[in-house]
Amino acid sequence: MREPLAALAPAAAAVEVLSAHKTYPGGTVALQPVDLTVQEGEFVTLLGPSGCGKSTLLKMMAGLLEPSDGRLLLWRKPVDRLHEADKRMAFVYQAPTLMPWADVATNVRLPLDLAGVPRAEAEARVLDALALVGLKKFARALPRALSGGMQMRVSIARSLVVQPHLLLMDEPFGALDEITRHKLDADLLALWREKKLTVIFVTHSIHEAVFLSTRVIMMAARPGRIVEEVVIDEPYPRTPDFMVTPRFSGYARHLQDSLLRASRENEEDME
Ligand SMILES: Nc1ncnc2c1ncn2[C@@H]1O[C@H](COP(=O)(O)OP(=O)(O)OP(=O)(O)O)[C@@H](O)[C@H]1O
Repeated sequence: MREPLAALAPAAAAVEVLSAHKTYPGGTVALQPVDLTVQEGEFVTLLGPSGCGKSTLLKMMAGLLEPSDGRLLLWRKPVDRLHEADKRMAFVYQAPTLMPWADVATNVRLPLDLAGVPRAEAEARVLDALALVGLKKFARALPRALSGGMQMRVSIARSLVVQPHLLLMDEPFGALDEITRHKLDADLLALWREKKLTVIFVTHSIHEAVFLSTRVIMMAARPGRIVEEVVIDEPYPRTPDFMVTPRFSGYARHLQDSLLRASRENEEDME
């Protein structure tokens, strides 16, 4: 018999990466052994130069990619042994990857259709998810009628419809203009707080990382590894005013220096 989720977690660790490493076929060492624990309710961001293994680490946490060795636990259970229904986890990619021929509601309903959720229940959950991202009025629209930011909201609604506890997001707003990105960042923070989610977020933007995160994990490449962890000790709710404070600048400057160091090591290794 399957245990309910609450019974899985006497402690508060949502994700545990235990000496997990990854060498791709062909020999690229994408990640050296990594240890990382993410507690329930954290908003953790992975930051680092291109190729440092951010996506590889995120996909391993999602169970989408097997580590070459080491272990990945979600709520204290090996990720590959969690039943789909108990995973309560959703992965959001940079591209919204919507079905162009299907309307917004049908796109958002897809994970529920795949899971065999009865139609009436699924439709109610779709409307709830669309309301959370401010798109209830667009349920019958086709993706091509929506802006890039709205399409990304649809993608987020599709991830929320499974009522996840854990959201894994791989540069979700990387392709959007800055104003739209700020708006979606603020909305994501509001969702994270309202739904008490655990979020693990990949970005190339230092400002986005500081604005959103409880903790930033800095990585370096060749081989991919964690080089620093920075706690962003700033209360929530965070408003855009935070971005013009000396505290924000201090965190941003620290991470900028750390990123430059990580990138320089990378370039030296390539020479
Ligand atoms: N399927 C694959 N096969 C072989 N090598 C891969 C594969 N996927 C990624 N790599 C390599 O593994 C390393 C880490 O890649 P990964 O995509 O995890 O880094 P990243 O930090 O997410 O990069 P970016 O910021 O550019 O998206 C890189 O050297 C990459 O070329």
